[in-house]
Amino acid sequence: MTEAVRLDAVAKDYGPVRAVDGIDLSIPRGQTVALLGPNGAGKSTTINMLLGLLEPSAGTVRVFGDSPTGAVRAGRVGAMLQESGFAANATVRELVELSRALYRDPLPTSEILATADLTGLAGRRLDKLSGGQSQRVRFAFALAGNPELLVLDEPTAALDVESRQAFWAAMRRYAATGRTVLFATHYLEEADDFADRVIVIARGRVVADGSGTEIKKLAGGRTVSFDHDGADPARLRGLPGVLDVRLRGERAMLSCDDSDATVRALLADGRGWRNLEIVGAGLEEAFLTLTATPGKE
Ligand SMILES: Nc1ncnc2c1ncn2[C@@H]1O[C@H](COP(=O)(O)OP(=O)(O)OP(=O)(O)O)[C@@H](O)[C@H]1O
Repeated sequence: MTEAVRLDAVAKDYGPVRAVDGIDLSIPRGQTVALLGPNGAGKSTTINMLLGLLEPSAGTVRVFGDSPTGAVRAGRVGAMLQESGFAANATVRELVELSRALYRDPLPTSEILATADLTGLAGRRLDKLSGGQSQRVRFAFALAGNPELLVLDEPTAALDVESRQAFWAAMRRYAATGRTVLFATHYLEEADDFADRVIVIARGRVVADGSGTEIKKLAGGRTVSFDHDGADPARLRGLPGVLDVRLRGERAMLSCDDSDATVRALLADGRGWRNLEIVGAGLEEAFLTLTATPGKE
């Protein structure tokens, strides 16, 4: 069976800006995948190429073995892009019915409303909805055609915690039916909670790809830093627990997955390391580690 999504050496330039820089990716059917990355990483650009809204500058994109446009036309793909407006004087039910009319084989209205947790709001006008409820209406719109692949670009960006939970509960119900779901997010916790697989992109490249637990381990490392008089980066990189070394003037910064072992080795080394500091790395630091050129700033 062909996979749901396949990208081969995909790149995208906007004039002089290289937004996507050679992505290879294969997503089997039935997986829920998070595209995790900081602002400007290339997530929206990748998603727009997947949906046939943008042409890649190089490489190929296939969706169920077809071109993105072909797969979208066949009704196999549903998308929820970043904020979009609605005609205010329609109700939730009317909008759902309108979106069903676009497809040959749509889901029943009642099922769409139930999946998006909108049954109790079916008669409500669209301009009387909260941010979270509007977002679930966008989700319902994406579901209407009963798509095999659902693509969501930062679906919970402007939502509070409660609305986020309601949204993800709705998404889970859909994923549980064996569909493939791909969503973009800035949040590691969200990626870990709702995806089977987390693909980290930064500067237009895939820098990590694994389960939420694996990615959290990478992001949960620590940085050990200290002042030195002419340290040898290769030697520091060889210390136990060290993943990466950066030198900034007199300051050495070691990204570590076992900072205890690193510090023990530094102390045993007997040199005058000064102003030793150990801090939790956090996701931003992990992105930097994953994308840094070893030994350089
Ligand atoms: N239409 C455009 N013209 C020029 N540059 C663009 C355009 N769209 C995006 N870019 C640039 O391409 C890069 C990737 O942008 P993209 O929107 O894909 O990132 P993103 O990961 O989705 O970011 P965000 O999380 O902020 O939405 C950024 O450097 C961005 O400034």
